[in-house]
Amino acid sequence: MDSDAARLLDAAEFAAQKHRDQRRKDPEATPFINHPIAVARILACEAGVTDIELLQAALLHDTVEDTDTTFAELEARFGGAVTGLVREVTDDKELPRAERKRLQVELAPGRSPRAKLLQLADKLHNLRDIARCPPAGWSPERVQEYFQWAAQVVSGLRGTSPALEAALERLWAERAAGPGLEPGPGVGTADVAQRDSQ
Ligand SMILES: Nc1nc2c(ncn2[C@@H]2O[C@H](COP(=O)(O)OP(=O)(O)O)[C@@H](OP(=O)(O)OP(=O)(O)O)[C@H]2O)c(=O)[nH]1
Ligand SMILES: [Mn+2]
Repeated sequence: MDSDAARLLDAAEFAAQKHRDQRRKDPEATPFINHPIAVARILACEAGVTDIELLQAALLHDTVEDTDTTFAELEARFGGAVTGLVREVTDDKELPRAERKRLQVELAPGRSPRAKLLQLADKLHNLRDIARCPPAGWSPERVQEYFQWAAQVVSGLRGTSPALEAALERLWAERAAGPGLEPGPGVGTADVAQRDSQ
């Protein structure tokens, strides 16, 4: 593959094909491909990333986890560096959910700098999505759990991107300042879950 633009668009087209039948969990059932595109956009536009391999990996980052794509397939089409990055951010779906979540926290500090950037952008987009409109059926407690778990993962990714880390801090601050969100018994998070913070 020749130019940077060609390599990037090849990854975008591949991801769009692979995710073509998937929707996000939000009530509007947004096309799933919006998420990898948004993660790549965050890296390019908010973190100033120009590294095409990393932007390709962002576009491809959920293909193995969430579709029939194999690492061998990625390797053949996009090469070892891009595949290695996707591998670093791919959860083992054979493991129980709680174990996958625990491993993300445990493994975050040891990730490569590029994988850390990708994970920061992934968490930032998912948290923005949840703050804007949580997945259908998620209770306020589940939303809160996701925010708390993401904070633990992000604490292992620090020192990677001042811009993305500041954006995450802003999200947590907005959430803490939201209506009815001060910690305390019986305080719900429904207000902020519905709030459009973007
Ligand atoms: N916020 C949000 N997330 C959605 C939506 N639709 C799908 N997702 C995906 O769901 C995952 C978070 O949901 P969980 O229930 O915590 O995780 P699980 O699917 O892996 O069990 C994220 O996976 P991931 O990108 O692999 O990241 P991670 O959370 O596993 O790190 C996210 O991309 C949506 O509408 N809003
Ligand atoms: Mn993702």
